[in-house]
Amino acid sequence: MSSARDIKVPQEELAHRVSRSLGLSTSPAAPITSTASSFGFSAAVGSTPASVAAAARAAKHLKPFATEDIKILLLENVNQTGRDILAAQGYQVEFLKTSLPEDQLIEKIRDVHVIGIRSKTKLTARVLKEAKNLIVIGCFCIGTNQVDLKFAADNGIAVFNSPFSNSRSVAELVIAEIVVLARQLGDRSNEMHNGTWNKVSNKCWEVRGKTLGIIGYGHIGSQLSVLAEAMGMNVIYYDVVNLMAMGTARQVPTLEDLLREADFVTLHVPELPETQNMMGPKQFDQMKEGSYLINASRGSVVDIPALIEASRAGKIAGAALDVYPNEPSGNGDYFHNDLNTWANDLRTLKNIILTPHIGGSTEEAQSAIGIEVGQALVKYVNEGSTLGAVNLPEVNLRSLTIDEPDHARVIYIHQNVPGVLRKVNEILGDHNVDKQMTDSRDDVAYLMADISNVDTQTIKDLYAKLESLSSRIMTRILY
Ligand SMILES: NC(=O)c1ccc[n+]([C@@H]2O[C@H](COP(=O)([O-])OP(=O)(O)OC[C@H]3O[C@@H](n4cnc5c(N)ncnc54)[C@H](O)[C@@H]3O)[C@@H](O)[C@H]2O)c1
Ligand SMILES: O=C(O)CC[C@@H](O)C(=O)O
Repeated sequence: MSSARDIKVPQEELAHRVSRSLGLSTSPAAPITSTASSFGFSAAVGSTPASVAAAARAAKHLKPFATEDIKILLLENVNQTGRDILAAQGYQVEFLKTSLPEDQLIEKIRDVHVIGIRSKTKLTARVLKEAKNLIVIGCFCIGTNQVDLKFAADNGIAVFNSPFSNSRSVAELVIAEIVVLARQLGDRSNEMHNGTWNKVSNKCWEVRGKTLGIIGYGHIGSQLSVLAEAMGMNVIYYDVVNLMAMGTARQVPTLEDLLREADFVTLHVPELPETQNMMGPKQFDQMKEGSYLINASRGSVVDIPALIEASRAGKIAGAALDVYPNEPSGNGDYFHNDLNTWANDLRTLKNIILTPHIGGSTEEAQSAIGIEVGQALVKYVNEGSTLGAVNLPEVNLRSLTIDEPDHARVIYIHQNVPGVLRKVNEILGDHNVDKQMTDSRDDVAYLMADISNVDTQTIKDLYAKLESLSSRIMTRILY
């Protein structure tokens, strides 16, 4: 993909690709420990309980050769916990509170090895093409739809996220919204703020005994199911996968079945071609008269002009939206028709809760996400572990130990074509390969091998030979 990954760039580039242990076990600035217990021992060739225990006692922490060479760009106000973890490694961390317009993003991404984003930053193929040094992307959120995952994988760029650290926060927000909508609290509160007393019970309801229809019964949907039943609601759900019901919830066979039965409909599906506008005019038509819609998934899932129409026609009695097809890049930005042509119409509707994509925005969730993704990035940069990666095969080896000073870890990301392993092992063949693991996912394979008795010159030679193979996507050597 990039000249920076070519064989012709030995010196400075090698400093990024070749990493070495600085004996982190003695470094106070290294809070991330790669204890053997966190590794997939079953994957490591020749591991026995005894060797595992020994490794756990004396794990050597790999560390990039010159940590100040590792440049990280964190956008969208990534939590302090994540920033601290990365800064403690000695990486150069640049932190911005907002996302960036594409031209500025392209300018910045050219230089960095790691980028951390949330839901707003679009890492398209166009942007990633410019990311000459990028090895890993951290999505400090659940959704990864904002990243071209295939392009990233095809270019050896790993992507990590935090699959469920904010699920509870979203579920709690939705519970709150169900009550707020049922009691028209948004409107009453606005009226009071405008100085108007309007004490009404007309079309205000208890939620007890009402039916909640959950579309997408994954981490968030199933958590919500439990909370809703605790409030006395009946829960039905629709999912493309056959899933175990929590409590007394019931899976229904079609979306239409759900829409015809539910008093409250809530969406918890990922952004996919199949979920684009999955709530359109036809689906609003199928909803019960006077029912409610909640969307805290992705803005592309609801056809908003159709929602406006359904609301004006009185078909739905209210809605809560947390996500939108186009969202402002930072706090203080306007949300109006320049961004989404229907924004002004949406704002005039009765009983509609509009929130600025805050489903996962709690102290608890953001702090947990910062730690989870921060640690995954460190383990990838320092040790090559892809455990938890969303676009590469998951490969891991137990840590090297302090008794293995002349060892190196070879990471070779390559096209998944026949014959590559033979060639790689010919290159590694003069060395003792202590352990090796390889796995593939679609067109990309990831090989990790720990070899012994190597010095710096040998590592440079190995690096050059691996880079010269036609199957190579990216080579990294850590020691
Ligand atoms: N508002 C926020 O701040 C916020 C926070 C977290 C997550 N999210 C969004 O919520 C989405 C769901 O999160 P999750 O953690 O529950 O995801 P998940 O992957 O655990 O669950 C998603 C579920 O949707 C189902 N699904 C996929 N396509 C479907 C379809 N066409 N019809 C019906 N079901 C379908 C899947 O089978 C799965 O069970 C995320 O993808 C993210 O976009 C938003
Ligand atoms: O914090 C964010 O920007 C995204 C939150 C949410 O949509 C997610 O995908 O986790």
